[in-house]
Amino acid sequence: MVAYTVVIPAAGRGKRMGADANKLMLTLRDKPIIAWTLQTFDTDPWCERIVLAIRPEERDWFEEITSQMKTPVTYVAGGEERQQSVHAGLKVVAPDTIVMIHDGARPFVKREQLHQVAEAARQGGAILAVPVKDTVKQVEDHHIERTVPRENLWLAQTPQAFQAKAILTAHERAVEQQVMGTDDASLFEWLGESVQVVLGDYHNIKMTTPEDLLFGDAILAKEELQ
Ligand SMILES: Nc1ccn([C@@H]2O[C@H](COP(=O)(O)OP(=O)(O)OP(=O)(O)O)[C@@H](O)[C@H]2O)c(=O)n1
Ligand SMILES: C[C@](O)(CO)[C@H](O)COP(=O)(O)O
Repeated sequence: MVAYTVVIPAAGRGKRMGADANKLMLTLRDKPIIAWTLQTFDTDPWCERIVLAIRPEERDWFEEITSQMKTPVTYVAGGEERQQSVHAGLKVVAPDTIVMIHDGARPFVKREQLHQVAEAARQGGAILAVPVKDTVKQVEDHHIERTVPRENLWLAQTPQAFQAKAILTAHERAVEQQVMGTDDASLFEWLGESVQVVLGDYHNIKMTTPEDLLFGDAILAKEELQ
């Protein structure tokens, strides 16, 4: 096993959730989504530090949760885009460590998968992903242009883990060249770096739209049964 620091982007506005507040404040079984996510890292002895990118005006709310935790927490101000929030977090991570980047909106990641991704990151980049299950169509103006062969298509998740110095460099180059990616691995790939895929889990959903709250509740109910 390898020790790591986790950067958790948690400064979004949850527009697709339709919430009038940060969707990470919404509760699943009476506990905020972000509290479920933080709990996984706070109870992992290999997690050395949590870097939380938030909107400064929400700091008091987050501190209500993190003040109960034992893992050291560093706050940074998030940006208008997820990439900016992650970049702000990377700037405070020691360069010679393994950094895990994990969406605050993914509360169901399993610890053993965290460890697999951290281990894989010793050789370069590594992400959790799952194979596509549906047929994929490329669509233009509501018409199918083509069916995309899905044998090699995977859905990227988080965590995404890297040598901290290397992924910070990728973010800095992306700022210089005005390159935006929807995940961090895409910036690493853009630099021509290798990224390994670790098989994730279909439970590791990102709480994005209202029905994800139903799926999340069902996942927790199933875990309570185990
Ligand atoms: N400027 C942003 C945007 C997103 N995030 C975080 O990145 C994760 C994944 O982003 P997403 O699910 O897209 O969250 P939102 O941006 O809040 O959602 P939406 O696009 O629907 O507004 C979330 O934990 C979110 O809080 C962030 O830290 N800073
Ligand atoms: C990083 C990510 O979760 C990988 O699937 C996804 O790209 C985040 O996208 P979002 O639109 O910022 O939620």
